[in-house]
Amino acid sequence: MARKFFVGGNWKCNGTTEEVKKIVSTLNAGQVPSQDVVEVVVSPPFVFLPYVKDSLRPDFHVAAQNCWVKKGGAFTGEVSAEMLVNLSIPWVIIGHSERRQLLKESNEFVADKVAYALAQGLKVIACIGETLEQRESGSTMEVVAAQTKAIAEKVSDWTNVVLAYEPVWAIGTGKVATPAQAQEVHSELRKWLQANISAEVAASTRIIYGGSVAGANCKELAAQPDIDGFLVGGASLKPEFIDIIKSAEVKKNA
Ligand SMILES: O=C(CO)COP(=O)(O)O
Repeated sequence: MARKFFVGGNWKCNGTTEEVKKIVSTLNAGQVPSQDVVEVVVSPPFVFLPYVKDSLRPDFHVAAQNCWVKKGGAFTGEVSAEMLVNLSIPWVIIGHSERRQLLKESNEFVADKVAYALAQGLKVIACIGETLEQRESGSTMEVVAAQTKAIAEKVSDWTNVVLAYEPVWAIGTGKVATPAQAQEVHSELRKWLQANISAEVAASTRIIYGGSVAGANCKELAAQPDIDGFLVGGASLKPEFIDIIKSAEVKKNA
């Protein structure tokens, strides 16, 4: 099964009402390849989700940046998967490194969230990635395999999962992984999926890259055979996000 190029925009904890309006109108005016070529999903903070969902062009979709690990109830400050479903929010980002690091979300907790969100009918962008220290000590594959394994132990159907490889040292630093560095991890991850889940899941699961993706570096990254798209932070708030979406053409012409 061909893997459709996927571009996610993670707005993180950014934006005022005015800024969000401006970003949406820039996105709505952008000339991008058709939905057959690229799947575009933007992820504003929870409070802006209904507005963005309702005002965004119909070929782009929205994602929440997190959700609660199980059914809602007495969990102050949390937003449940059921609420996202109720609002027709199709996607959720789970296990972003900022949550793993700052909020101490463990591999198991992230995996429980992924499994619960999928069971409610959400599609999930599941994030994994190593720190600089882990990369320098040579444990990158061990770390990302453990993060993926925790998810694989709780998820049997990978149809609605996009795996986002985001090396922590490349996030928000301007220090992008080289195309070769990213390709190496993506290719190893695909081999891991093949060996530990199935050839079908390995061939069909999209593995996207995140970490300082920009208009200037996206084409070279997109040309790598195992890079199936991007999860973009800072640049997703700017008009250059349109250029990043357009890098899907690289794949089409490959
Ligand atoms: O964390 C990211 C996307 O989820 C990447 O952030 P930057 O693109 O700002 O490095």
